[in-house]
Order: sequence, then C-alpha cells, then structure tokens
Amino acid sequence: MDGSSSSSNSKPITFHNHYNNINTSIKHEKLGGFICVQLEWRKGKANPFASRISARMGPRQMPLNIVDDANRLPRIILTEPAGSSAEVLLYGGQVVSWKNERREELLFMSRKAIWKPPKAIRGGIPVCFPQFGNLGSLERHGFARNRLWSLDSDPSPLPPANNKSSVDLILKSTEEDLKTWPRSFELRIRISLSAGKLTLIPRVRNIDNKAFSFMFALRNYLSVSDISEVRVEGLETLDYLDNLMDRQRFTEQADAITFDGEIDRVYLTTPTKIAIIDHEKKRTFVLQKDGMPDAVVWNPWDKKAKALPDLGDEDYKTMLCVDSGAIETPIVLKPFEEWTGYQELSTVSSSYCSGQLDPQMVLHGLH
Ligand SMILES: O=P(O)(O)OC[C@H]1O[C@H](O)[C@H](O)[C@@H](O)[C@@H]1O
Repeated sequence: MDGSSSSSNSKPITFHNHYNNINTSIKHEKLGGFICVQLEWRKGKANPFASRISARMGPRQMPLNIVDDANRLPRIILTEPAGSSAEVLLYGGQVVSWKNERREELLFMSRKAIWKPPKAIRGGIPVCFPQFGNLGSLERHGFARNRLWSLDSDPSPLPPANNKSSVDLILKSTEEDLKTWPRSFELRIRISLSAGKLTLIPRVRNIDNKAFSFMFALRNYLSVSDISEVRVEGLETLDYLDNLMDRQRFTEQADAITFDGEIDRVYLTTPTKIAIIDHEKKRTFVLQKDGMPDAVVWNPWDKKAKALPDLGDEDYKTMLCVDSGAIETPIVLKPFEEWTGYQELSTVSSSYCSGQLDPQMVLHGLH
C-alpha cells in the first residue's frame, strides 16, 4: 500500500495534527479499508517546529505515508524498491508488521492483540523503557510501549531519513510520567527498511539536570512456523538469569537453544549476532545488535498463553521473542548525554537438509 500515489478522487483537507501539533495538509483516499493520508508539511510562519520540518524534508523529499487504521491508531507504512514493507504505530513507537518482498509476514502478531490504549500491543517490536519486566517499581516493561509517540522533526546527529523507507519517532517525558519516573528524557527511534533488512536505532538523551539510569529492550516477536522446530544459536555457554527461577543465574549447557516448554531467560553479555533458525520455513533470522549486550528469550508455552488475555491459546506455537536489551547493567546517563543502541534483523534462507546452512557461517559473517 503506497499512500504517496494520489488518486483523482483524493481531496486535500486540512486538519490539526495532534500527534505533534503541526498543521498539515492532507490528501486522503480509501485503500483496502484504511483511510490513507498523505502528509504534506506546510511551512508555518509562526511555527518554528513546522519550519524546521520543511527545512529538513526539502521541497523534493517524499511525504511520509501515514494511514489511520480501523482502530484510529496512526500507522506509518515504509516501503523499499525490492518490495518489502514495514508498518509502525505512533502508539508505542512500535513496529507491528515487517513483510519480505514475497509479502510474507516476518513478525508475530497475536490474533487477540488489543489495539487500544492503554494496553501494549502483543506482537511486532514493542519498546521496553525505562524498565524491563518487573525489575523496578514501574509497570511491567516500562511505559514507552503504551504512550503515543510523535514524529521526530530533528533526529540529528543522524542525517535526515528517507521518508519512504525510514521514520524517526520521539517520546518525551510527560507530566504524568514524571510523577512515577521523575527524569526528563527524550527517547528517539529511527526505523529503517531496506531489502531483507529492518534496522532500529534507539537513542535516549538525558535532558534533566541530574544523572539517571534506565533499562532498555526491543522485544522482537518473531513469526516462526513451529516453535518445536526452532533453534537459537549464538547463546551457547553464556550465563543467563532465569525469570522462571527467581532470576537465578545459570550457564547455558546446550549447543543451541531448542524449545519444549515455557522459557523466560535473560542471556548476559551475548555476542553481537544471534541466529534463530526456523527449520520448517527454511528461514533463519539473524539478529545483530550493539549497545544492548543482553538477549531475552521468551515463549510463554501453553499454560501461560492461556493466562494471557491478549494471546490466542495456540499462538505460542508460532512465536518466539528474542530481544536485544540492556538489562543486567542499566545504562547511566549524565545530564545532556545520549545513549545510542542498534539492532538489525535480517533473514537468510536456510536448510540443513540441503546443507546450505552452516550456523557458524551465519553467525560469523562468512555467508
Ligand atoms: O505480558 P507482558 O507485559 O508483555 O510480558 C510478557 C512477559 O515478559 C517477560 O519476559 C516477563 O518476564 C514475563 O513474566 C512476562 O509474562
């Protein structure tokens, strides 16, 4: 779906964009049940923010492709020439879909996901900030995943993004958040799509006058064909904290992680590459990360799945969370310091049967 193509019956309307208080001119058209809007930032004389956006985008920059879906949640559609796509919600700053050039969905989304604030959406790539799990006094996994983020007009020092395949989002502390977590921050994320690759660059800036620390994780709900046939390589011999055993520390003994029951572990100080091998699909996800030394592996299995109201009873069979995180050692920022993380998800086709896959080659970049 490409909202940048305007149709003859698309009529421009003007509305006040409450997501970031910018007046925008909109062309809208019906596309497969969505209202598709094409945002054209209008240079606002009295609005320095809007002027900055216009300056950044320049006259020839493609407009962002934003649709307001059936749940009234604005989502940004990213596309790239090879034909893959990604969809990102302002709600949670969350990637909710990533499809390859054959239009196959690569991320898991619960069939019972609740697409309504204040619940976090069960699937895609939720952002866990400033807390992971229950490791603190805040709501589980922090509040970032259930806040409405804004488009980020000034992603510097990153260069301006290509609006067709990339989007910059920002979340700032609200009055309400400051009551429970009294630290002023700016949390940014750049989400970029290229052929076979989805890249997320999160950043946290301390705009407070005192230092603070936080945990951070990108929870990757990967779509797999059958969890019993999946193996994860790259975490062997590492220490992990087992959330199912009061966070006791163990050392991984297996050659690779396979699944036959509930798992909820934080692997510590992992290599920068992890391979998630889906035998049935003959597909391997390669997770590359930086600035987020830990990796969480989570599958609720049958009992927990039944207890989660927004997860289908059988959904655990087709999902696996492998997260990038900075969890065991929280990140500390002095005033005006910024932390930057990096995550890249890509897929390679794989088959043990045909002997095409050597996991070591995938992990060590020899493919
Ligand atoms: O249901 P959520 O808040 O998304 O959390 C999902 C799961 O995440 C973590 O891995 C926690 O350790 C689990 O206890 C929790 O069930």
